[in-house]
Amino acid sequence: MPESTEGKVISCKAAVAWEAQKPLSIETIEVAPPKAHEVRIMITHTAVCHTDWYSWSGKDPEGIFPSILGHEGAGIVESVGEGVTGFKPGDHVIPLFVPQCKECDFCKHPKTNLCQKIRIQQGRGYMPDGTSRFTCKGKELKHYMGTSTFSEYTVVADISLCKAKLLLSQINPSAPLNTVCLLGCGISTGYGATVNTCKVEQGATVAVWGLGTVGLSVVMGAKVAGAKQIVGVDMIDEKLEAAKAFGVTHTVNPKTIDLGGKKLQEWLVENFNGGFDFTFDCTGNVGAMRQALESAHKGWGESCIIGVAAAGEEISTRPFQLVTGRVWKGTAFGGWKSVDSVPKLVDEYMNKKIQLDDFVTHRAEFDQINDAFDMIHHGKGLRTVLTVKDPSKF
Ligand SMILES: NC(=O)C1=CN([C@@H]2O[C@H](COP(=O)(O)OP(=O)(O)OC[C@H]3O[C@@H](n4cnc5c(N)ncnc54)[C@H](O)[C@@H]3O)[C@@H](O)[C@H]2O)C=CC1
Ligand SMILES: N[C@@H](CCC(=O)N[C@@H](CSC=O)C(=O)NCC(=O)O)C(=O)O
Ligand SMILES: [Zn+2]
Ligand SMILES: [Zn+2]
Repeated sequence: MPESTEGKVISCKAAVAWEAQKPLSIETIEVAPPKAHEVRIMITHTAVCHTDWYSWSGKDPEGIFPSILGHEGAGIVESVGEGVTGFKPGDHVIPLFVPQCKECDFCKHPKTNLCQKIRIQQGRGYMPDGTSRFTCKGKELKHYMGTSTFSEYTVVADISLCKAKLLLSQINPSAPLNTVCLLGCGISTGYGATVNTCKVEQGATVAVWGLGTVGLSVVMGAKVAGAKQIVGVDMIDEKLEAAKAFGVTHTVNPKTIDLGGKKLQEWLVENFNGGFDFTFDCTGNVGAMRQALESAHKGWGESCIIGVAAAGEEISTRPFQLVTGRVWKGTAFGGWKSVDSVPKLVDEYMNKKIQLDDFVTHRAEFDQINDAFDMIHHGKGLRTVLTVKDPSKF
């Protein structure tokens, strides 16, 4: 039985982002005990989302350095701060970059999941009280997205956490942390965009720009909803090929297809019956966002922006596109009210309504994190799940 660490500073390994575009460095850091309404977690697994790469690239106004990135993780509660009632040491949990306090105007509003209770301090890289729990070599490290999963131990607000266990079954209460970590971001986001944000209907036509994890989760959601046609758009042929197994019915590579001198959106509208009921941008490229909007069907088509564009980028279209009935919208974390919803998504995975396993194209050890960053940047595979701290080893 390991000695209790409750109330003590923990020294552990973390992948520190010292500055933008500099490879992450595995360092020994100190993690202070959780304060009131905070939870300290041993992270067992984390994946790398494109947004981690984006913040690391220096193009994110909220990318602060030095910091500990990571927001698609899962782990086991090590200790809890004063006033925490919902969690206890040993609980299997998923950190949530969108919290749910259940008290703020946003939490009470049925049309949004964007809890604002701790948003300002989260964006500054701090815990809700405006301080950090991380230090390294005498320097303060910033938190990231309220989660910082690229560390063997992290501290999160108790409203930024949910249990990773089945709600309904008594037989197998524990879901595999090395897979449900993915529900911390990409898959929940893409799936939720179809279920919550756009409410894709049976028989709908759908087109998706960007066939990474987020885009393929949109495809998965569109398929679950009973969409009759799902067109996948990506510049990488391997992505287009792999997308067929997720339910894409047609593929388009804008780089190689003969558009006959037309813009991609004009070509799609002409060749796909006037355009689509729903289109989704999962690229972060503002040109693709415009193509997606202008490929939505005149009169009723809805286009949803999911991708995160770099600071300074702006979207544009002719207002006439909206005057003539297209709707432009966006989604954060797929519209899920996080604490209430993510455990239900764990259930949907365990009950095989949604799948996570095929999104894990690579597994690796924590110290290979820079390779995982290279892979997401170069469009290789989908998610790399890193084992951060293996609970079977102690
Ligand atoms: N709104 C939200 O809550 C969330 C947003 N995101 C954002 O969603 C986007 C996708 O994330 P991931 O799936 O993790 O990334 P990813 O890198 O795995 O996938 C992006 C895909 O887009 C393709 N692509 C890039 N430019 C393109 C273009 N002009 N046309 C067609 N395809 C293009 C790439 O080849 C790649 O296959 C990122 O911008 C990420 O920051 C991610 C998670 C949550
Ligand atoms: N900080 C960035 C914006 C980053 C962003 O758009 N984040 C998404 C989630 S992306 C996850 O992988 C989001 O949900 N944002 C909501 C929020 O409140 O941050 C910038 O300023 O450009
Ligand atoms: Zn709230
Ligand atoms: Zn993400």
